[in-house]
Amino acid sequence: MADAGRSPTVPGSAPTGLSSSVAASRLERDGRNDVPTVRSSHLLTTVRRQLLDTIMLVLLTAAGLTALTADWTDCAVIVAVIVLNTILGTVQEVRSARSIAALADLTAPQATVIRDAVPRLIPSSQVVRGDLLAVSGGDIVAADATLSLAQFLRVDESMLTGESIPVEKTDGDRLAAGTVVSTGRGLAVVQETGARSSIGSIAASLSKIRPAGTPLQRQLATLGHRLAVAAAAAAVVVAGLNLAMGHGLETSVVLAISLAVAAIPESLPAVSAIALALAARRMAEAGVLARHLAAVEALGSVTVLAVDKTGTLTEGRMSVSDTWAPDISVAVGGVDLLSAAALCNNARNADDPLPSTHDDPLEVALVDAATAAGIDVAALRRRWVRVGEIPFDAAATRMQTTHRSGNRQVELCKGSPEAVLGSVLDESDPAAGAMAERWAAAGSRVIAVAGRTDGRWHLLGLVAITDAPRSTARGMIEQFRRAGIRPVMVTGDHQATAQAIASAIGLIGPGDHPLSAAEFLAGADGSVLARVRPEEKRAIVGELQRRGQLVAMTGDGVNDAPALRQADIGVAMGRRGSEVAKQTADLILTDDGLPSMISAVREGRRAADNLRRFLHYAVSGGIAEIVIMIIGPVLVVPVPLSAGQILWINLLTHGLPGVAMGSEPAVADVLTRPPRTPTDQLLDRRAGLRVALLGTWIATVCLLAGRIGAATGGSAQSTIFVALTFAQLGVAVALRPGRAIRHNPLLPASVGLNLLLVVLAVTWSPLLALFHTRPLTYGEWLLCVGAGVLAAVVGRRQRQDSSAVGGR
Ligand SMILES: Nc1ncnc2c1ncn2[C@@H]1O[C@H](COP(=O)(O)OP(=O)(O)OP(=O)(O)O)[C@@H](O)[C@H]1O
Repeated sequence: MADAGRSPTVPGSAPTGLSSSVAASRLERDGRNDVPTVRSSHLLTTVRRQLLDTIMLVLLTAAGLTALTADWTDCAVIVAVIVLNTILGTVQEVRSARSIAALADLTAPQATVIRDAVPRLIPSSQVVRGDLLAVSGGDIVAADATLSLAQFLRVDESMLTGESIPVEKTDGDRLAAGTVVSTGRGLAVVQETGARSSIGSIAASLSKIRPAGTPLQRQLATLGHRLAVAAAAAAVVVAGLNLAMGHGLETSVVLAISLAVAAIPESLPAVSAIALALAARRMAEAGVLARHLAAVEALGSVTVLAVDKTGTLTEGRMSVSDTWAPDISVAVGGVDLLSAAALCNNARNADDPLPSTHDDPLEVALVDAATAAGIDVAALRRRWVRVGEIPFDAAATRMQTTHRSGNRQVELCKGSPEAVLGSVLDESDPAAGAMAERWAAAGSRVIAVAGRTDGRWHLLGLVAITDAPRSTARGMIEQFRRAGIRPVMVTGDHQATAQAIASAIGLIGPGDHPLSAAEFLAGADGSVLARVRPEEKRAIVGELQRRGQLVAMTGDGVNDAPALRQADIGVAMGRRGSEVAKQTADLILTDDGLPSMISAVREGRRAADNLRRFLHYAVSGGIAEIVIMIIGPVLVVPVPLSAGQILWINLLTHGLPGVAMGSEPAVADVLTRPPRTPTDQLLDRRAGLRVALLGTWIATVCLLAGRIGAATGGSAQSTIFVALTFAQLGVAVALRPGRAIRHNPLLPASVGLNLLLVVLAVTWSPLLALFHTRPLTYGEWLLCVGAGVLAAVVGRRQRQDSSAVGGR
């Protein structure tokens, strides 16, 4: 393997990094820094897949049969249906694949590189050999690289080695692509990218292992199979019936096949993929990036939203509001409170050689306070060189550093008052404890700072840090509650701080107290959990799930990854979130704020509603066709519909209106009703009965129209053909949610087009021959319109019961 740092062809180790032009030419030469994945399939492959679909194979058989018996008109209709179905299917598949690919690009990992002497955040896929990679806590190493500078760097290599304790890395050590930086910072020269790096073995281990398809899609598949069996059984009955009536084998078989094809809602998978992909796109516009479609759908069923505090419920802009020292002049080895807070601190100062990808806002606030107090932080850090660090540990809630100036050495520690006053200091300091309590009760985050020179720790003082609640937080909490989603705050902060913030935003009442993780895990219930250690977050999510909740959880740090993975929907913050959190999450909030989450919930529920509505429509239509073909021959006319007519109705009513129904606007109560239980059946007994009722009703009115038509000298078959199309399109319009038509012009447009096509089928002579139809009399037209209206009326009534048809 070439050493990119030294090789004359890859001279990238200069501190200024590569120039943009060199980087561009290397990207061109070496290719993108990602593992070649199965790219979106070729158009021809998609077409072939469509044609090899079972339903298509059945149709091809029917076409073959009609050709064999020289039944050219039916053959032509079947071929037309095959062609049109393939085009529709391909277009839908390509469209949803495109939206998914666009989302994948938006949520792709990013890396910081030094280019043209400035740090730049770029997509990891554009990192090239010789790039100077800057890494810090929470980053995923973008490529195999050699460290040229490391500051207290620890890397979690468990995905490579299985070893869960982070490994310390120093100058000259190798960093493997895909491993995760736990703490510290470093600069490294990229050696290998793309498939030549170790990324390939790792990409998979980072993300959730997700079952193929979303839960709803899997339910749809099961339902689809059941319907197919039912349709096949009905087809056998129809074939038998026709044979018994002496219609000949070929006619009976083709009729049966057409019925089976029409009765199975074969466009369901396509409609569901489109509905979810559209929802994902609209969510992205609202600032919520879904990393896979299952998340879009699951969002609609979320019952608990576990949120962290800082930056999510609060502004995330910290500032020091107060300081307290036990004695005004206290200093350890010459280092006082604010100097210590700036030294025992990893936020950058003005002349820091190492860029940091994520400065902790708390540490930035401390550096700012020191600067405001007249301390030259850069000079201070040069004078007191850091020689050791025990990085901030969220479980211990403190960090510690060792500094040397000439022959003097000082150890500094900062952290939560409990950690510093309680376990670092040898003696407790009641005055400090009382002060910390007072500040925390007022909603501040309190940091205690201590120093040691002579083997004894001395308290240097306390710092109060404020971070105002977001102005939108209270409204958001109310909105989530209205939508049946319970917000729960899970924070590492002190109980008193958590309580103050939580009551300020209306999460808990004034008398309510936050729970500890242990209390919650032991069975207590509450909306605020405080002093939660990162490793407890995962258990808390698990406990909520055990209590039957579907949990969405926000997080941003390296330590949050296990909880994000455990949650049904892990939500990472786009700006403040670490790369690990983002790559583990299911959703990324680009603006770090919760308001966009509520729009996302709306989209998730809307997509699920639309699917249910389409299912109601498609299955009732299928039932109507079956009833007509079984009852019709006995009561009305020997062949109520020809094979071509059945297929044409199927194509007209399922194709474009199906896609249109997938993009209906959200119903009015979408955010004020409780979430749907994920285990809810798509078509439970009640909904199934309604669908059956609607289907039978459609069949009844159509057969009636045919019968009256025939009695008045018309053609029963042509009347049933037109009446059934009108009835199905009437139901499509009737099931629409009660919003203005302009919200989804696609539906009226597709219904209009279909009406035109069916009218042409009974008026235009070439189509008359093709569909074996006859022109209708005025009376018959009236009957057909009547059938359409009667079907729509029942459809509308069923829509009033929101649960059956995907909401009002
Ligand atoms: N950089 C730091 N150095 C020392 N102590 C810190 C630092 N950051 C936080 N602490 C202490 O550790 C405690 C827990 O902080 P942590 O950042 O782990 O909480 P969190 O769960 O991320 O909080 P939130 O829910 O508010 O985002 C804080 O209350 C504070 O006392």
